[in-house]
Parts: sequence; structure tokens; C-alpha cells
Amino acid sequence: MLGLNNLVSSCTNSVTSNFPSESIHITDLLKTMATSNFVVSDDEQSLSQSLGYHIEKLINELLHPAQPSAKEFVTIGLSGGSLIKILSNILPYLALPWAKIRFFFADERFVPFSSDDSTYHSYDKLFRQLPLTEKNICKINPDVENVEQCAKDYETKLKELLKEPDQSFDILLLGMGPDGHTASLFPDHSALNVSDGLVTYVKNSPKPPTERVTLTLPTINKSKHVLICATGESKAQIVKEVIKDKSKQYPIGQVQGNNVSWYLDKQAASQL
Ligand SMILES: O=C1O[C@H](COP(=O)(O)O)[C@@H](O)[C@H](O)[C@H]1O
Repeated sequence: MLGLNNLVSSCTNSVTSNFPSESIHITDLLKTMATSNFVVSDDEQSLSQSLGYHIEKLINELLHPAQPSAKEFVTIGLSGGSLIKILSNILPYLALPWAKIRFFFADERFVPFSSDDSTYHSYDKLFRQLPLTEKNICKINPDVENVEQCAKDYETKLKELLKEPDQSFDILLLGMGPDGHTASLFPDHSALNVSDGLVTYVKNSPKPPTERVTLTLPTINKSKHVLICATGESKAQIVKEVIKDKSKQYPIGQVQGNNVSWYLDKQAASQL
């Protein structure tokens, strides 16, 4: 019989390790795998490597001159939280065409860049290790009067810089909170229902800081490639509900597209 590790690898072309085979309902998993890739890693280091190599592969493919739709630059939306450490483990070691990469933020907290709550601030150490200039990074303006203006201003920047006709991101890197939120789209929050525009604002986020800007769900869902990273036991229940039970109850369960990949550590995958 084909082992589940082989099954997962052969169906998804993904690197997998120690997938918790006993508890997986294979039919459900296969249905989900028709549209998604899964990587389960033993530890943070190997997760970082798998994610980094996937990012490298996508960037090289998107920029390859032989591609009919070869691009001038690749747009990447970054999330905050635990993803920052995972990317910091790998990005400085990759020989990427940095000048051709434009980083954006999937969400950002409406706080000064000097604040420890600022996602841009939290990326600062990583950015300094990469050969980037101001041109490579599109960030919010936290000095405007209020969060509504901040969201409008960020949307204007995205409209200028996202060159695809549908103003989509090439690669979007998402995290997931233990409550199933992604970017700053929280369960049962009105921002989740915003269907027009690239960006919206959040005023009463259940997770501090309360004021944030975030990509809307339609913007997330039109990204060419979405890579979702979830680590730790606290994410296991919702990972199971979303991947195995196909729950759409949580914002992360509403992320869809042809190229959605999940990067999990074995704790986050423990209930699959
Ligand atoms: O508040 C946020 O939380 C999510 C998840 O963070 P994590 O630390 O649980 O991975 C993150 O993806 C988002 O960008 C951030 O603003």
C-alpha cells in the first residue's frame, strides 16, 4: 500500500515529513489536495527551508524570460506575527534577484513605525540583512490622521504599484491566528465582508493593537500564489477544521484559489 507520506508527496509535489497518518481521513484529504499543497515539517528550521525554497522557485519561474508572461518584478505580500521569524531563518541565505522584488504588507497595525507592534518595525532586522532599497518595500503611512485615511493611502499605493491588470499579488504569504484570523480579517468582524477595494481598515480588532489596515478577502483570493504558514499546537484545532472538515467559518477557511499551499509544523498538523 502507498504510504501516506508518498501519497501526499505524489499528489502535491510538495516536501512532506512525518505527516500524522493515523488520524487522516484520506478521501477528504485527497479532495482538499486537489486544489492545495501541504507541507508538514518537523521543526521551524525545516519549515523555513521548505517555505523559502517554494518562494525562490516561484520568483524564478515568474521572472524567467522564457515565460510568456515574464514579469519585470515580482510582488510579494507579507504578513506579520510568527511568519517573520520563519522568513528570517531563510531569506538572508537565498540568492534571490532582490532588485526585482517588491514587498508589501498583507496587513499592518496603525501604530508608529517605532512601536514594537508595527509589523514593518518587526521586519526591520530582516530587511537590513537583504540588499533592498526603499523602492523594494511598500508600507503604510502611519502618520496620517486616522486609520481610514491610512487604508485609503495604502490602497492608492497598491493601485500604482501592482501592475497586473487585476491588481493582484504574485505571491501572498499569510499567517493564521489561533482564532482563525488571517491578515487582519477576524472572525465575525465586518471587515471580513468588505467586497470592494483592495484594502480596508479595522477599528476594533479583538487582538491588540485595535486599529489596523488589511487586504480585503477578494484581494487575498485573487493572489496568484497564496502560501499559508501555521505553527504550534494552538492552531491545530482550526487547521483541522479548515483542511479536513472544510469549515468556512473562519477567515482562513475563506481563503481560496488554485495555488494555495499550507506550511505546517507537526504541532499545527497534529489533529489532521
Ligand atoms: O495579528 C496578526 O496575527 C496573524 C497571526 O500571527 P501569528 O503570530 O499567530 O502567526 C498575522 O498573520 C498577522 O499578519 C498579524 O497582524
